[in-house]
Amino acid sequence: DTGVGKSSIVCRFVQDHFDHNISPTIGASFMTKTVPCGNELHKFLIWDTAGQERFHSLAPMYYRGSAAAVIVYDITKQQSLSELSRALLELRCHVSSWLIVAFRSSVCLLSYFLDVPLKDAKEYAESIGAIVVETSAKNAINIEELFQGISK
Ligand SMILES: Nc1nc2c(ncn2[C@@H]2O[C@H](COP(=O)(O)OP(=O)(O)OP(=O)(O)O)[C@@H](O)[C@H]2O)c(=O)[nH]1
Repeated sequence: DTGVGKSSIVCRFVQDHFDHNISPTIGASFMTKTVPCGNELHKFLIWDTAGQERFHSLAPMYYRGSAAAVIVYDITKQQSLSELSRALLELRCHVSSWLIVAFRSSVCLLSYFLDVPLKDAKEYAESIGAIVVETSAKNAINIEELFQGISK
């Protein structure tokens, strides 16, 4: 959904920066970052899609060919947790079958506040073979861990 903090997570990861006045994404934005993982270097090519309703039809263009999907929700809004099922269905409709396998093992559900019990999110994630990482882009909490999780 819009305003749940997708761009802020990418910005913290790639530039180690947080902007309180960050603008909503128009269409999509693209960033890269290379990180060490064991003896290897992993290069992330990250498409940050726009959450606003008017851009929803564009998102599938960016799912294609992806090795992992990160679904972000705001844990102060129970509704945004329910939105996850819709997001997952949409991803499954637009990815090829090999991608669904990668997606199922590597999708991460993120949150940065505390009103939707993390327990609910974790149970839901487990039921779809996903992992949950609770993050704060503002305070730089668990952002590196999230991307390390994807690398692994
Ligand atoms: N307190 C706090 N605010 C955050 C955090 N992450 C993002 N925000 C704020 O939430 C608002 C929306 O953040 P964005 O990163 O633009 O959200 P988005 O999901 O990319 O939104 P769209 O581009 O419209 O899809 C901004 O005002 C951010 O400053 C966080 O970890 N903590």
